[in-house]
Amino acid sequence: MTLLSTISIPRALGAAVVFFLSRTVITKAISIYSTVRAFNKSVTPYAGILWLHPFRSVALVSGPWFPSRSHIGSFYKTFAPYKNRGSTAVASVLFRNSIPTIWLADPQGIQTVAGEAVLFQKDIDAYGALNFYGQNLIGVEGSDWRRHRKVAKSAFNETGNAFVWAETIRAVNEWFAHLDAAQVHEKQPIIVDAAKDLLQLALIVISSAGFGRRASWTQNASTVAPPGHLMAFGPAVFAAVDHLHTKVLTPGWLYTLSERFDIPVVGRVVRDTVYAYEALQRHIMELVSLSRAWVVEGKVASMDAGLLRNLVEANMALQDDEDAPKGSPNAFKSLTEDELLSNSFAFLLAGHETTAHSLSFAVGFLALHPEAQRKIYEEALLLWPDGTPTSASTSSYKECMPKLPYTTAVFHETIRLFPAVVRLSKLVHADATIPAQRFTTNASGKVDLDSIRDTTVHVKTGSMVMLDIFALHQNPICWGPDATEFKPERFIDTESYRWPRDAFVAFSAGPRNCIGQRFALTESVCFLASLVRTYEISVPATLRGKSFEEQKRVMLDWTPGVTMVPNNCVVSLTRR
Ligand code: HEM
Repeated sequence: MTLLSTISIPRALGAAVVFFLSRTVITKAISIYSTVRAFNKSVTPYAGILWLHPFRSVALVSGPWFPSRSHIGSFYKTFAPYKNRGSTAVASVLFRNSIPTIWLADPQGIQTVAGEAVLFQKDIDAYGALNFYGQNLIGVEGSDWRRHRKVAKSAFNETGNAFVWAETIRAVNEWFAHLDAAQVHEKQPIIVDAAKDLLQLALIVISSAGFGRRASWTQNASTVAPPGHLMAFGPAVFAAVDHLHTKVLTPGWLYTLSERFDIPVVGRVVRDTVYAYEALQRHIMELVSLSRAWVVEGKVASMDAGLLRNLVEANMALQDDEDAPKGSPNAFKSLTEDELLSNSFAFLLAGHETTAHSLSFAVGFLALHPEAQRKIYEEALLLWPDGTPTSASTSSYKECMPKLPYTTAVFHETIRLFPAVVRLSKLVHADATIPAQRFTTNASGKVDLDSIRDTTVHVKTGSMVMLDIFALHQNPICWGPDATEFKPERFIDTESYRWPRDAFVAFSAGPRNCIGQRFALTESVCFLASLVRTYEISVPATLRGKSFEEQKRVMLDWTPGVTMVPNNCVVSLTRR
């Protein structure tokens, strides 16, 4: 009798599976163990395994539930893991590929990493899904990024900011008219879902100031598509944004499958997504040609296409260097048609949800903090004694922006506590050192300021560094023991106090910082001052009588998404 005939085939297969699984588990355990052993725990205490890549869609989708709030990698953990381990840098290991990942909530550490664009590069694989029509500024690195940034930089200028101001005033007044029309009695409070209305408002502003297409509150899906188009511009923008998550999360093969077969429900969603993006693409292509014609005809003074016209103009001014050797970085400087299209779309995406969600949290904070609201009101009253301006001709950007310092502080304080982008990942391209701090906590669990000492973290090529914006913004060493509280005054310099610039990175830092930050600030300050000048904001009747903590918990609740998404930012507005 041969050996083979005594062992049945199922048993042999079972043994092979057990052997294969055991080998996989042991290999993985050894590689994770070696990574953890290599950490210098006196500098970067070990904080645990990261079961999900903190920057991929799976982490975003499961964000509210996994990992749990106290665990490293959770979107809600803030400064706690750093405080518990007495360090502004903690180490973890990524399960999938066992690479070391250093989490940073240190101002100097984050400034160093963000400032060294060659040593620490953006993890662009995580942004691949945003390269919709071609490459864009958000999803490229190295010389490609410099090429995109050079052209894009010219698109964001002070003339453009004045245009953003003007378009915000127009959009805000339209919104007020829309709210008043829905009101039965004057002075009766209006209940507003801030997150919903502000997404629409921010889209209107970016459509106009970015693309020169005036969308409005009254323009809805029934608007007729112009000849050669699938939808009118406004509805195309709204549809593309509505289908953004499907667009980002749907794998390529599902698109192909949906084209060939009629898959129930999923097929329709995918087809609607393709249709919306095709509709928007036609508009942007047309706007790019229009902008080019304007520039060629010399209508340079026209502001009517804002960002896009500036982008096209800057791109035309950058001549491709035909004499440069093929393949050299100078061989092709200007952006291709697809890249122009992709960048326009990137501005639209990066520029509307971030601003809308930040403003929703600001409105929530103002409802919870009447004293901050009163200070904005006093500032706006002084500037606009006759009421909110209805046009930028009576209230210009240049004249008004510098006169709204408290409103600006409210916006900064909001995005300190609710930074739209919670964390940023960087890949280490050469061995490097990063500054950090170690400290101890006292009996009441507070950081002992006398115990703080500077230290240096060594990171190796191939590791990952996570810039923990949310945690840095609540680091008590930088922001004080009341770091978790809403206090706009902390953003106002006095003779004896200068607010800690290095510890505020809501717009990131270094050469790769947010190119649209002035755009966002202009729109936000104009919006907040106009809103408070016109309405008194308060918590909705359903929350009155509840404790402040409970009101705060409900109104400022959020879920991780592409940005921080407010869940219940409903407020009551009463005309002043
Ligand atoms: C409150 C509003 C905003 C916040 C909090 C914000 C935040 C950020 C952050 C943190 C980054 C760095 C992202 C990274 O490195 O992966 C970034 C980059 C960027 N932002 Fe913003 N942003 C805001 C508004 C805007 C607006 C209004 C625009 C355009 C109209 C815009 C366009 C961009 C672009 C194009 C980049 C990529 C820059 C580059 O990689 O060179 N953002 N933003």
